[in-house]
Amino acid sequence: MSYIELTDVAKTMKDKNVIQELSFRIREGETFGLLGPNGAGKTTLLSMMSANQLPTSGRITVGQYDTAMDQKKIKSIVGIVPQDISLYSSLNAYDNLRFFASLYGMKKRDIQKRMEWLLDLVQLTDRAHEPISQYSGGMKRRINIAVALMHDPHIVYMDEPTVGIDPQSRNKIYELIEELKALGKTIIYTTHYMEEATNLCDRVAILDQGEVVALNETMELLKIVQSGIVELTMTSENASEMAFKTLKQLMCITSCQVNGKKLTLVVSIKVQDAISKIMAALNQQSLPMEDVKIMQPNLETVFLYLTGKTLRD
Ligand SMILES: Nc1ncnc2c1ncn2[C@@H]1O[C@H](COP(=O)(O)OP(=O)(O)OP(=O)(O)O)[C@@H](O)[C@H]1O
Repeated sequence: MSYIELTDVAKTMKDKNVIQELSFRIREGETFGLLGPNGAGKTTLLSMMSANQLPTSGRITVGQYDTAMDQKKIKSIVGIVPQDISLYSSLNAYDNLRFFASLYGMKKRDIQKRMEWLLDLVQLTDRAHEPISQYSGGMKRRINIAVALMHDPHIVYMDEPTVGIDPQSRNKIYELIEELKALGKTIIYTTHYMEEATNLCDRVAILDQGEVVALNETMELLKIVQSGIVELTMTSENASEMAFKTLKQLMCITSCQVNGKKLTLVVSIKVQDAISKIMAALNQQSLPMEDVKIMQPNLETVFLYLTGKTLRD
């Protein structure tokens, strides 16, 4: 069952096509990853999916609500964990949670119960009386998440919630996401960390320059690069053109891309065996090579293969 539906959605900002026309659906209860480098359009998509911005064209529905017409309803079922910390630093965690709960018109008795449950979830009960200004970056992020969950939303948008924090807090965030999944929440998670997308998400949309370049179950995406990728650097562009013609004939190579002196090869057999065959073929043609790099199949290599770029510069 589709829960969030984007149909032909495009967004232009200051004459720039930030989101190209795209359509996809997110299922109820799934953890859906938006993976892409800086500037790919992840935050803009979340902002439109939470009805904070409208698309320039196309339609977005969240639950049964249309973002162009039912902003209030959408805000009541969505919890947003923004990329930047949005807390009152002179107030403690309780006062921050109370304040944001009041914006949702929650009852006093419900607020107390919910706060206790959430502080336990984010593992900060023992620090909840201290002002936020005394918290580490990771602790602030965890309270930021608790704030987004105060009104018990069905859907949780998390915009790069682990950027720039210590590994301990990062692990605590992963643990709390597992708890939210177990509660059946629908989670949309943006990241440019491919390990996170692989470990946390049921399905992933890979975004680049406002376009979905691939969307599938995480394990299916990994199959795109089969056993792995071999990247060869030849001594000249001429040599790489010649190598391209030679190597694309090899049975063990399912795809071959050439970019200047570099060749990117997707191989279908064990990478080491493929390299032996590649070397033999290049030697036979006396084609000189400068460097060879092996890349394991992961979402980083899928992204590299699909876009010719790395996720992080
Ligand atoms: N208000 C704005 N006016 C003009 N361009 C904008 C505006 N907001 C965002 N953009 C541009 O839209 C593109 C997508 O930005 P967005 O923040 O959605 O990307 P992102 O994938 O979330 O990146 P990051 O990981 O850095 O947050 C970028 O090129 C950005 O410069």
